[in-house]
Amino acid sequence: MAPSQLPDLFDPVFTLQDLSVFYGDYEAVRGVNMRIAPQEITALIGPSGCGKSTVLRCLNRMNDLILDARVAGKVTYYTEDLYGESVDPIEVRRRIGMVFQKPNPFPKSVFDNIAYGPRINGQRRGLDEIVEEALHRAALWDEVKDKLKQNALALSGGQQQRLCIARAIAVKPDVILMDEPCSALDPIATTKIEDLMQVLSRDYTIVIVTHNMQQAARVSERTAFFTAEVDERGERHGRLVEFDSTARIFSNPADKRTEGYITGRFG
Ligand SMILES: Nc1ncnc2c1ncn2[C@@H]1O[C@H](COP(=O)(O)OP(=O)(O)OP(=O)(O)O)[C@@H](O)[C@H]1O
Repeated sequence: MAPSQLPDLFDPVFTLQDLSVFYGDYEAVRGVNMRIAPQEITALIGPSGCGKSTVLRCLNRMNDLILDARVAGKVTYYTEDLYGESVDPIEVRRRIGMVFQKPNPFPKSVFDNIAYGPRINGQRRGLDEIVEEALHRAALWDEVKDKLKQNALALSGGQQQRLCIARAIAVKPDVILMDEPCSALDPIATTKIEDLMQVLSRDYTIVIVTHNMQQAARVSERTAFFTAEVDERGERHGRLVEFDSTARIFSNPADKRTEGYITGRFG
């Protein structure tokens, strides 16, 4: 999509205002402002340690689970303060699912992996349909329809990752966060996940952290480039340098640091 064809972000799913994240006294990410559009793929790229995963984890309060992590500034989900007192982090993580770098199916059957979330949510009926639909949506049904009772750990790495995507979908999320979902996969499995992401982005908002710039360029509509700035005391802080349409970031970035990174001259 050409830069000018991207819609303006009037109704973002997430609005990050002056977001900083601390681990103890260490400010890992400083002053991030950005808005994330619905039903698009937004990529977070940048050199190692610039805070991409930290920012991603703020979007479904996964950082709450890290001892010592503290978030400052504001994250708004539609119109709601995601860190507001009345917000239930468990419900947040149901609506905003996450897929990790390493496929992490439970050591259970394929069926029970997918049915796990709905069961926890009290669902007892219609599980067969839910499991089948989630597997269809994750482009895995044809490969596993005769293996629903088999242990999920017997699947290939790429199938396991699609199973994890199906597991995320089964609880009917609104957003899927992906933290380097293909880094443990071979090129064929990676292509399948990328194709799947494109299909899923018609129904879900997707935010992906990736080290692979070609992947960001292939799959995303918008790209955020982060870097780590070193302060006067020698401490590194993750900063958002530039956020724009992916077409512009990769063809005509506004900031020299972005250009240096995408042309491989730094990072
Ligand atoms: N649980 C943690 N406790 C303390 N410091 C952390 C923790 N997680 C991340 N950090 C630090 O925060 C900074 C940002 O890390 P983060 O993992 O978010 O960066 P990243 O850009 O995703 O890196 P990579 O591309 O290598 O995965 C780094 O300096 C890292 O060491």
